[in-house]
Amino acid sequence: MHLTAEHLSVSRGKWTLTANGVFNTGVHLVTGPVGSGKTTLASALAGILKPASGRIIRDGRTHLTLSMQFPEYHVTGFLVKDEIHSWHLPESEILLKAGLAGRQNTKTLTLSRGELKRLHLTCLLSGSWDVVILDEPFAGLDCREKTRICTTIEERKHPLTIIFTHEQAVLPAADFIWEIENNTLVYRGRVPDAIPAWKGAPRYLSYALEQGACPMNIRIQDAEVALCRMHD
Ligand SMILES: Nc1ncnc2c1ncn2[C@@H]1O[C@H](COP(=O)(O)OP(=O)(O)OP(=O)(O)O)[C@@H](O)[C@H]1O
Repeated sequence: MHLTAEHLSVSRGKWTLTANGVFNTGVHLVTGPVGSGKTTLASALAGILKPASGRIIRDGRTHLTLSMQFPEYHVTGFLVKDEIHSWHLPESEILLKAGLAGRQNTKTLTLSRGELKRLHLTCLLSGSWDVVILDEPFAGLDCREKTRICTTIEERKHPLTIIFTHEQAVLPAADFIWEIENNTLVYRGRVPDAIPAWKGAPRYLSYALEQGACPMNIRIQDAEVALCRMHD
């Protein structure tokens, strides 16, 4: 399973992003500061933004989905139960997983932003997709919910997951790191070798590296374990 950006150039007005690379099976983390082009690239990879040049290559049978940053963009059901049914998913199971038990008759757009995001991600991640592209999946969620999303991603239900985020506290274990730098997608490599090259790494990882520790992955617990091992 792979998704390729071949000599891609995508423009938003006068602003242009370039990307060249192959996203193979696994969990990919693409980071970059606000306005660096994460949504632009996520939309181009998902095929909803036409490139100015280059192309996205994917197997014609690939079952791909994009989770947009703002969950209200995805809403199609008037009530929470309608929304769940629109994904062809079991109502009670999803209500429970999304922490919305008993809220099936609530109007979907009256949920809080966080509740709506929780419902949207629960539905999307419960589906059978070959490729899942998540644009800022942690935005608007509390730590507990971010951790739950990370655990779901780590269960590897979907062969290829690409996460676009500037989250710096709660991250899932990942296989590959990419960064958007100077309007260009840059491949930092496979985890853990990519960690020292990751310019936008969270502070806990930079701290562990400064202390001489070698985290095996990018989660805060990986940094803690690496620091503890130094004293064995
Ligand atoms: N429709 C548009 N027309 C013109 N410029 C746009 C448009 N959409 C985005 N841009 C510009 O393209 C650049 C990249 O925007 P994009 O939304 O991809 O960044 P981002 O990294 O996802 O940001 P954030 O972290 O805030 O979500 C920004 O400079 C933005 O102002």
